[in-house]
Amino acid sequence: MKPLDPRLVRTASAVRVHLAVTVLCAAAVTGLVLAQAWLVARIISGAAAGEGLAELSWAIAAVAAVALGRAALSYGTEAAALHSAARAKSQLRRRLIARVTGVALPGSPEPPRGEPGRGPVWLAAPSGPGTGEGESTPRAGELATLATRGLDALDDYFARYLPQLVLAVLVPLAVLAVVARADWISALVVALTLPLIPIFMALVGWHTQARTRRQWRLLNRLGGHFLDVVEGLPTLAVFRRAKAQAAVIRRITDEHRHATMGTLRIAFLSALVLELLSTIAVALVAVEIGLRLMYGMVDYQTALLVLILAPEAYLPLREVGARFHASMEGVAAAEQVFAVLDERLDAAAGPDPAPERETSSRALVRPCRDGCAAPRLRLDRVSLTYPGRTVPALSEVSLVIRPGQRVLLTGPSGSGKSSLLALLLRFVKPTGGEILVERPSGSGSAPLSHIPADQWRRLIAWVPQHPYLFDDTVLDNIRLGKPEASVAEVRRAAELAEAHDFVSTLPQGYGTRLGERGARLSAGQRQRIALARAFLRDAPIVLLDEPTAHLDPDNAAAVRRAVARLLEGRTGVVVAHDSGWSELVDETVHITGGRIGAPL
Ligand SMILES: Nc1ncnc2c1ncn2[C@@H]1O[C@H](COP(=O)(O)OP(=O)(O)OP(=O)(O)O)[C@@H](O)[C@H]1O
Repeated sequence: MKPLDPRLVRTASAVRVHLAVTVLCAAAVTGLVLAQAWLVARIISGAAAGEGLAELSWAIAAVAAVALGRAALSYGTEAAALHSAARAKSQLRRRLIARVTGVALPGSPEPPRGEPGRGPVWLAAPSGPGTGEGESTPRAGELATLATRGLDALDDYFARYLPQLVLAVLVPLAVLAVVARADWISALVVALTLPLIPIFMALVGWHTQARTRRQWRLLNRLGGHFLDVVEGLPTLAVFRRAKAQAAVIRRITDEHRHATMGTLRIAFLSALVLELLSTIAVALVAVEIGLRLMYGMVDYQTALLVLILAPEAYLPLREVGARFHASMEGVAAAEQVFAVLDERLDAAAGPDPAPERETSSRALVRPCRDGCAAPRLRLDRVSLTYPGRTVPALSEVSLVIRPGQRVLLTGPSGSGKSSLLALLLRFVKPTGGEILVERPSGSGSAPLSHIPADQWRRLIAWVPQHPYLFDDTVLDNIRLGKPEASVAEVRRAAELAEAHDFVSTLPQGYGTRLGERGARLSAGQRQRIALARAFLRDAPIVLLDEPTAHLDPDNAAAVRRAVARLLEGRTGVVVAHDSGWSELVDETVHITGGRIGAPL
C-alpha cells in the first residue's frame, strides 16, 4: 500500500479535481499557519516590550481573521473531499458493476472494450487466490461486501488522509524555510528530527499492510459466507444445521474482530510513539532556543516565532500517520476492485474481439427482422475444462445446428449439457476447438468469440433451469425480455406462455409484486413467466435448460405446450432428461461424459 495509490488517482476523474482543490487549500492553510505564528509572536513580544492594546489591535484582529480563515478552509476542504469521495466511489462502483455484468449503468461510460461481463459461471466460481486463508467464498457475496461497505471506507482516504498528506508535505517545508530565515540552528534541529517521523511511519506501514489486507479478506469472507447462509437458511433449518453455521459465522466474526483489534493496537501504539518523537523534537528546539535567548544570542520575537512554529512542523506528519491507519481499509478494498477490473477473462467469457474482426463479424448477427434466418452454428471439436478442474466437462464435441432446427440434448446428470448451453451463451469460452457462426447460405462465417458478447446475446432467448425473478411486478419481470414492450405485448406473451390465466388470479394481476426471487409463485408458474420473457424477446435462437424439471404433470404439460409454440420457426436447443420432448424436436443428441454419442 503506497501513501498515494496512483491507480486510484488515475481511475476516478473526480479524484484528480479533488487533488487539485486539496493542494490549493493546503497551500492556503500553510500560508495561514505561518501568518498566525508570526502574528502571535509579534503580539506577545510587543506586549512584553510595553505596547498597549491600541498598538496591537490590528495584530489581534488579524489573528482572529486567520483563525476564521483556517476554520472556513478546513470546512471547505472536508466538504469538497466528501463530495469527491462520493463521486469517486460511485465511479468505481459503476466500473465494477459494468465489469461484472457487461452493462453500463445510466450515466456511466460504456464498459471498456474487452469487458463483456462475466456471467453466472464466473460469479458462481470461488474467488481467486487473492482470498487466501485456505478457504474461498462465492464471488457474489464478496462482490456485495466490496461494492458497499468496502468502497464506503474510501471516505476516510479522500476526506481525511489525502488533504492531510498534502499538508504533511507543504507545512513542514514551509515552516523549515521560515525558521531557517529566522534562526538557522533551530532549523538544523528541526531538519534533523523531522525525517524520523516519516521513517517510523513507513516501518509501521510495512508492518500493518499485511494485517490490514488480512482484516479485509476476513470481512469479505464474512460477507460471502453470510449471504450463503441467509440464502440457504430454510435448508439449513430443515437439516438442523443453522446453529452450526451460526458458529462458523461467529468464528469468522471473531477472527475479523481479532484482526481489527490487532490493527487498532498498532495504530494506537504508533500514534503514541509518533507523539513522543515529536514532543522530544520540540523539546530539543525549546531547550536550545531557550538557552540562547537566556544568553542574548537571539531576540525575543525570533525565539517566540521558532517556538510557536516548531510544533506546527511535526503536527501534520503525526496526523497523517493516524489518518493513514484509518483509511487503509478503503485502500485495501480499492485494491481488490482493481484486481477484479484487471482480472484476465480467460476463465470467463473471453474478451470481446478486436474492432476489425468485430466489423466483419457484425454482419452475421444483424438483428433478424421480417423472417430473416438465424445463423447456423457449428461446433468444431469443442472442449471445455473449467478452471481448477482436471476432467473436461466437454471433450471434442462436434455438432451442427441449422437455422430453424430444434435439437434436444439429453444425457445423464453431469454429462455436460448445461455447459454446452453456457458455451453458446458465451458465459464461458471453449478451452479447445471453436464455435463457428455461419450464414445460412454458407457464404460467410466467424468464430463466436469474434462476435461481441452483447450483440450475440441479442439473438438469444434463454430460459434457465432456475429462472431468476426479481422482487418487482409480473409486468416488469416479463418486460425484462423487451423493456420497451407495451402492456398488450406483455399480455400476449403471457398468453402464449400459458401464464396469463394464473397471473389474472393474482391480487393485482400484472401489477402484483412477486417477492424476492419470485417467492410468491410455484416452480411451474416461475417457469412460465420465464417463457413469457422469451416470447416477448422474440429472438431467433432459443435455449432452454430443463424447462420441466421438478414440475408436476399438469404444470409440465402446460410448459411443454408453451415451449412447442416458442420453438415454432426458431432455432432451439432444449436440455432435458425426459424423453417426452422427442416429438417436439428434429434431432436428439445424447451426451455422456462430455462426449456426443450416436444420435438416438
Ligand atoms: N462453474 C463450474 N465450475 C466447475 N465445474 C463445473 C461448473 N459447472 C459445471 N461443472 C462441471 O462440469 C461437468 C458438467 O456439468 P453440467 O452442469 O454441464 O452437466 P449437466 O449435464 O447439465 O448436468 P445436469 O443434468 O445435472 O444439469 C460436471 O462435472 C460439473 O461438475
